[in-house]
Amino acid sequence: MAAATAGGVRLLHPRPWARNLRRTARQLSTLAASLPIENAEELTTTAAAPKPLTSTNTDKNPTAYYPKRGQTLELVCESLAFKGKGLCKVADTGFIVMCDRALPGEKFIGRVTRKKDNYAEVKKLKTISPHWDNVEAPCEFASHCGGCKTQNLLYEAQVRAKEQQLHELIVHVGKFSDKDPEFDGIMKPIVPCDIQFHYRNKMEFSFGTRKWVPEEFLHQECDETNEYALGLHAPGFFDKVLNINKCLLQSDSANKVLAAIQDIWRDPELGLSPYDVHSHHGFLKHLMLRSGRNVETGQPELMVNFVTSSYKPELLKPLVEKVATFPDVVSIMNNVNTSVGNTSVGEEEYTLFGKSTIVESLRELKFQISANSFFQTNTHQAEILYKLIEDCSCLKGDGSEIVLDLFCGTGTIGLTLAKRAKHVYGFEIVDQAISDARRNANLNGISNATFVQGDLNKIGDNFGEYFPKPDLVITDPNRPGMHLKLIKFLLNLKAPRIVYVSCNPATCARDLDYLCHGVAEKNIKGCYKLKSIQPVDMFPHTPHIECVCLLELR
Ligand SMILES: C[S@@+](CC[C@H](N)C(=O)[O-])C[C@H]1O[C@@H](n2cnc3c(N)ncnc32)[C@H](O)[C@@H]1O
Repeated sequence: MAAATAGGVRLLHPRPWARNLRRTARQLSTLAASLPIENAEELTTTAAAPKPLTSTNTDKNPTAYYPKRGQTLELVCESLAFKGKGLCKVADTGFIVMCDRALPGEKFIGRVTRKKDNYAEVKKLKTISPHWDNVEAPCEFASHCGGCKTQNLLYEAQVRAKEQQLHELIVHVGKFSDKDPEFDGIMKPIVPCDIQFHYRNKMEFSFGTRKWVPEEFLHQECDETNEYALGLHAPGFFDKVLNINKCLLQSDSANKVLAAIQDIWRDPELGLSPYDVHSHHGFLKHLMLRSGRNVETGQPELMVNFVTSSYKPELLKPLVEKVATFPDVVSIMNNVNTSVGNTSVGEEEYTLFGKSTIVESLRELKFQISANSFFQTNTHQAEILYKLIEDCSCLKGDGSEIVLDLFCGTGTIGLTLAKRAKHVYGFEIVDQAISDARRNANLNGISNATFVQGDLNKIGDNFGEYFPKPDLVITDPNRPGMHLKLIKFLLNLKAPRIVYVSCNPATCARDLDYLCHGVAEKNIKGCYKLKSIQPVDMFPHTPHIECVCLLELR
């Protein structure tokens, strides 16, 4: 795929597929418009890339036909949709079916497993012919662990599919017309990630009492004596763990530590047991590996965090002694979580070796990260994301402007903008994140930033009294997007610019619609104009899409 350069960032060739979207798009829009946001997210999907299709006749009425549960169908996947599911249409009817792990161009036999109002879900039984842009997945577990759903799809095709999915959502959920002459200028080409493996700075593995072995590996499995596993959950199963020694998304040094722990933790002499999520007995719950960097020397630093059901440091001692011999390991923590839930955040935290935090740098600032702090998981691409946010923010840089940083987490976005602003006000629900944000401001000598804990879904009428009128609002909500209360507040506040950073393009498209077009049934008027949408691939091989949108007051 041809590449272009914009602002020092490599961009893929601008949408050669766009002209091919329209026919499928028209058909999907009718379905999407009638669905609640979650379903609309599933159905406002990508249209076919420019390759021949055999199973589709889009001229027929898709709702006149409905496959039965258990029925088998021969299908061709047209594109990728919500959660990376393959979108297919039943031959001669155009009826939409979704299939996990079907990739564009793949011809396969599928069995109908679930029926929804306007579409059905199928399970792939057998591939007849592989998808376009097929590549060999480097990880043997790629199609089993639930993380890398598209490792066997050429990377350029992955990002093209993400770009197409975003386009569809913006048109059908956001209600922005792609026939508008300005539309192509607004939708920026996706920024791919230069590093497609070893990009994650944090991985969390689970200990389990029931090892899950994918069907195709059953014949290879000879160690019947030990059912215990350490690895990633089988997709859809909280109690089955796929045992792994290596994950290609984390760093080599993290993989060495994982392999070393795998080598010894089952030794019966150590008396270690995995936590059983059914009986609630057992000790080891999770293993979290976090990578950072010594900002002075540039050397990698690794934090190892054992999450256990009780505090028994003597039991962890052999693991700690082994792991501490790795030169990159500078911190070994123990989070003790006595609850029956599956969370990795402990009620108590102990330092078993070295220091209790590691450091990472972003946009020339230092961030101290503890075991439970939120930090962007792809540091390399976060640099690019934050540069795009900074560019989009259009701060004058004369220190005269007020920035409101909503859903600020540990303050990373606000702090990177603080040097160009008069003052930054950050709001966030998690107490610990607010403490981290304040600590990070001190660490970087930033005194013009105020961080406040609060629930942005429950703002009162007096919310605006906490800060002067902002010149710029940054909003970076989690997957559900913004609460209508907050949207109404922003529409009344009328800040000149809003930069909306999103990890869920479906709720982002909905919120952009509200901010720009209003909500007629609630008598809410939109007052913003969408200026740009920049998708960024933060997580190669996964269905996740991040984007940065600029809105200006009309
Ligand atoms: C996508 S993260 C963004 C974090 C931060 N902007 C960053 O880039 O590191 C979303 C943040 O919103 C916070 N959050 C979720 N629901 C919230 C709510 N109702 N009110 C305030 N903050 C919330 C989460 O704790 C999380 O830190």
